[in-house]
Amino acid sequence: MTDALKLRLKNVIKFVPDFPKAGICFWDIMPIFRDPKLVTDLCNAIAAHLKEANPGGVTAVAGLEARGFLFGPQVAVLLGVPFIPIRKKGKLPGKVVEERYQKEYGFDVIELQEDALTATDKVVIVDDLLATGGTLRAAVNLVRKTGASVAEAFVIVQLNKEDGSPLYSEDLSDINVVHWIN
Ligand SMILES: O=P(O)(O)OC[C@H]1O[C@H](OP(=O)(O)OP(=O)(O)O)[C@H](O)[C@@H]1O
Ligand SMILES: Nc1ncnc2[nH]cnc12
Repeated sequence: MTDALKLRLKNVIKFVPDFPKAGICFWDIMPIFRDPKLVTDLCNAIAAHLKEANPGGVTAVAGLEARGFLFGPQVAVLLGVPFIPIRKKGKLPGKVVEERYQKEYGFDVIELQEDALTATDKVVIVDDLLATGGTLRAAVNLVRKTGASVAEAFVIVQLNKEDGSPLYSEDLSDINVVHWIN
């Protein structure tokens, strides 16, 4: 990740106070996806990082609905590995594993198709943003329920407190969490 790319990303992210409810400052990353060159450069940089940081190789990219779906598939294609969707409850057919979790602004349940991963898989989980860590914690638990291992959790943005420490309160010490912007 170059400083120039970081700056280009930061320049287009919008901050929306009191959305979706009072007291939350919402980081709107959608404008990134209005700029095809920026998306290309971002996906190439993520794929290059994942290759370098995981020399043993990753065998799958698991992306979180909805915003992990915006760049996860491109990264998986660049790595030449499958993209595995992790979706909100009730959206995936067939046998699924599920996890309930708390988010910055409510509860949710996420699911993964049971036959999507096996015990030999080394998975990178991707999402746009890490806030309380509830979603990421649940996603890691979900991937591990299939027997697969988590090589890395990659998020574009990590929310920090005013003192610069991470906002997340979940214990993520068993995961290699990588973020590029805070
Ligand atoms: O660290 P946490 O507190 O768990 O929050 C982070 C999650 O919240 C957002 O998704 P959201 O659940 O709002 O769903 P969306 O992507 O469908 O909008 C974001 O894209 C992360 O997945
Ligand atoms: N503050 C925030 N901005 C954008 N997405 C989020 N997901 C959870 N918290 C968020």
